[in-house]
Amino acid sequence: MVAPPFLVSAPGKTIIFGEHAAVYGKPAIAAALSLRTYMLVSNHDLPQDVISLEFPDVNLQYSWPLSTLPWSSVPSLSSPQSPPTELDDALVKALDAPLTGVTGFPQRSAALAFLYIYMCLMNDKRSALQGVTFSVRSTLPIGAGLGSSASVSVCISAAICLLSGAAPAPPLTAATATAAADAANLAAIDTIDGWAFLGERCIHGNPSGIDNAVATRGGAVMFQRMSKGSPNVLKSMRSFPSLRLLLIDSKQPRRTAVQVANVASLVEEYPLITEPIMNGIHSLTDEAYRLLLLPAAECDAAWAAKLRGLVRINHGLLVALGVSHPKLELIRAAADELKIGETKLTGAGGGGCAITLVQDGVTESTVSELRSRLSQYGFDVYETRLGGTGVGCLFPTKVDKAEWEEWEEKLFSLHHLLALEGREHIEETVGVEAVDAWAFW
Ligand SMILES: Nc1ncnc2c1ncn2[C@@H]1O[C@H](COP(=O)(O)OP(=O)(O)OP(=O)(O)O)[C@@H](O)[C@H]1O
Ligand SMILES: C[C@@](O)(CCO)CC(=O)[O-]
Repeated sequence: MVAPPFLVSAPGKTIIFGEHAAVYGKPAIAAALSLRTYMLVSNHDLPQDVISLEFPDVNLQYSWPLSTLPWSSVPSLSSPQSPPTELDDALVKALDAPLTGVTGFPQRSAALAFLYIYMCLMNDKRSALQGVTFSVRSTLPIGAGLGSSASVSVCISAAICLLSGAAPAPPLTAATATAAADAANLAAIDTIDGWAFLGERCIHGNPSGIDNAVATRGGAVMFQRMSKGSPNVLKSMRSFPSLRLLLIDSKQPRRTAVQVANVASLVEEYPLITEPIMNGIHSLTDEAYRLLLLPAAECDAAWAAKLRGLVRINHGLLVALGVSHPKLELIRAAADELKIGETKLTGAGGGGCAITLVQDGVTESTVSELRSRLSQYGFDVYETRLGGTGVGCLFPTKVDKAEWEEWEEKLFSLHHLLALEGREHIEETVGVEAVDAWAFW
């Protein structure tokens, strides 16, 4: 068990191929982004029997006396290291009472994910850990297709796994890792991923698991959810080619849960029509996976053109599933007109982000032209790096003693974290790139 204060962090993701079909057992390919969520676990001026959430990105600030939580409804766990894959309906229902005062979907779903994981893992350790605040700051846009919910779920899971002892902290450096520590680390990754999946279930109902898989492991992954009883297919793509990618945020809000439910209705109404669409997405993802694994020497112009073609087909099939949006089509049309490359929506669609796989020879001035055309609609265009680090943690013990006071104020102070303004400030202060004491599982 680890005591507060400490920080955890997990990245967002972009799905390159296969969203929505992933929910129907088809493969999908996703990569971690450099945009991330940070969670501070701290003891700050709280009565001993209270836990508290400070999630200012979604305007949620809430506390619960531990004695008011429905502990008798917590299901018994066969092992905290191997979470179930289904939510326990009785616990979800029992959590209605402590959540009555939390209104609004973003607030309620995030609080449900937190309480569910907290109660399952802390059930027999309640007295050991009290008066703790969990605060979240994220540099990810929320509900934009970039896996904000998965990065929050992975942070909640990692923090509570550390607090409860369900997962050990990662080895301090690669040099100190032994074979046994490596095995424990791989098991910890699966445990954190498994509990984060239940958090995702609380937030968006029927997730495939790809978002939490990539937010936990970082890099790029090929993921396929298998039917009950069979383990999911998860392949880390270690030598992911460096693709020039634009990420364009339409700023059109939408909820993943709603988009996934809309596709489910279509699948139910038109099984004979939607099945070939899902199979088409399956085949194009298989082909993209084959292309993405080719040695660098074979990644020539023809290879890049094939990948772009698959991006175009994937978007077309997602349009057929009804998950595009006029703003996403506007982005695609502008990128097509400027011959920048091929564009598809990413994530759940219905708004949120699109990605453009840029073709060779496109100049900075053409990208600037796209930026200025889209800025009139309020859209943001980022040139992005894929395949960053996965879930990590930062402990005060890893900080140089001489610097401790300054670091305590800067890194482990709730008030300081809550006062940070804007993405850059968060990254500069606590970011995984700015502070080299971060350790990753
Ligand atoms: N910074 C945050 N603080 C607290 N809760 C958050 C935060 N970011 C996301 N969430 C939770 O995740 C929900 C958004 O999840 P949703 O699945 O709709 O979007 P997404 O994860 O950004 O997109 P996608 O699933 O398509 O990648 C919010 O309603 C909220 O419950
Ligand atoms: C739309 C979807 O395929 C991706 C959301 O990022 C849902 C999921 O796989 O959980």
